[in-house]
Amino acid sequence: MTLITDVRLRRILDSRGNPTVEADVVTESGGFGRAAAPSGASTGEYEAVERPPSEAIAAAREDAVPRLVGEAYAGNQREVDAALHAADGTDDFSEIGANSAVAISMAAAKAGADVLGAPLFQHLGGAFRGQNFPIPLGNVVGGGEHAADATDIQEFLVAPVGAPSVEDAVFANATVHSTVADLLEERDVPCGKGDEGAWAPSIDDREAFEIVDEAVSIVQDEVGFNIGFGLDVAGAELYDSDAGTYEYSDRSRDTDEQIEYIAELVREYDLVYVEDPLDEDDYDAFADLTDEVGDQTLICGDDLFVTNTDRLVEGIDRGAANSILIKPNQIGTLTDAFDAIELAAQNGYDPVISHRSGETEDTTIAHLAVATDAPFIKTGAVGGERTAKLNELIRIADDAT
Ligand SMILES: C=C(OP(=O)(O)O)C(=O)O
Ligand SMILES: [Mg+2]
Repeated sequence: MTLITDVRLRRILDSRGNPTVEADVVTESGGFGRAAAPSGASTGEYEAVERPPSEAIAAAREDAVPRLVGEAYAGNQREVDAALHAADGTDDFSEIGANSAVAISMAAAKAGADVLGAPLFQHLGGAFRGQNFPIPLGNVVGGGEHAADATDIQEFLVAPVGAPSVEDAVFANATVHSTVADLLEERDVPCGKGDEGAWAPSIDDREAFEIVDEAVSIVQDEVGFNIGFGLDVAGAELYDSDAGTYEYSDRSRDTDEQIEYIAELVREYDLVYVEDPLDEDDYDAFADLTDEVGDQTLICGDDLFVTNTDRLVEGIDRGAANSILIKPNQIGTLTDAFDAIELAAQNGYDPVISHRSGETEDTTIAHLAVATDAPFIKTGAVGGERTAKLNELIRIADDAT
């Protein structure tokens, strides 16, 4: 029933107005799945390769589609993803493009779920999933590679850890986002939004901490549950490898100073989550920071691990971080993403499922988070391509997908 009978690929727009790959997968019994690849801006050096969409589509049509149509079963995700790897023949999807690979992989999963008549999270995670929901990390202020003339730290994230439901959590994040706008207006700070819908004011990080901290405490009092605060430092983007320093607008920090700075921020703001505080090659520095504050907060590797089990094994061996960001397009297939999540969970690393700064209306990551019992999902706070995932979480909780 789930034998793949057709795979169609096309270019569609992403949220930045760039082209990206969309895939449709059809099965013998009429099952249908459609999915689209997201795209990063602050990409890790070790990510699978995203090819220009028209090239990725042409290569996938030539090499991957013949290995899927009439050959692979959409209900067997490992078989589909193995066919994608075999078609590509490299270890970084540089032939068919990780963008074609991930779109096909996710579309096949949806087609498999369609045939079964099951929600995607249940097809991926089994009958016992759907009771636990991830806490959404909402990006409310940002800069770095996601906005010009804004903060050095890429993302100031809200984490409604005490929310009684995913719906309450999603609305709390949106309320903090709008409260931040009120506080910026009171301070006469004009601003637009960055790529993920976070406010992108021309202020320094210190002022951003003050504002987000204030917004969080205002909303916390309003809603009556605990709201935490986190960061994606995107350390690799700040790091000057020649000088061995992290370059902020107002000063440089060497690696020891960077570790101390982040540890102080964790203590001062009681941060519940810190992503990529250090450079993507510096496992030792990640390990030192984890030693210092890993019992108080999540130290999450994004560019450090790039959803790659080999890099995660190295991190586990060296005690670097205690959490891994999971972005399916960093590694190219759902199977690879699942393997990274499983390895993480077996070793006490919390998996955090994530969007990219360039997104589409695709909702696969919402289902992936529920399917894998991930404690957090990072998928913005506002903006249609972000709310697509957040609203899908609300629908899953309402048994309405
Ligand atoms: C979502 C992120 O940004 P990008 O997609 O640009 O890598 C991130 O760095 O976590
Ligand atoms: Mg990141």
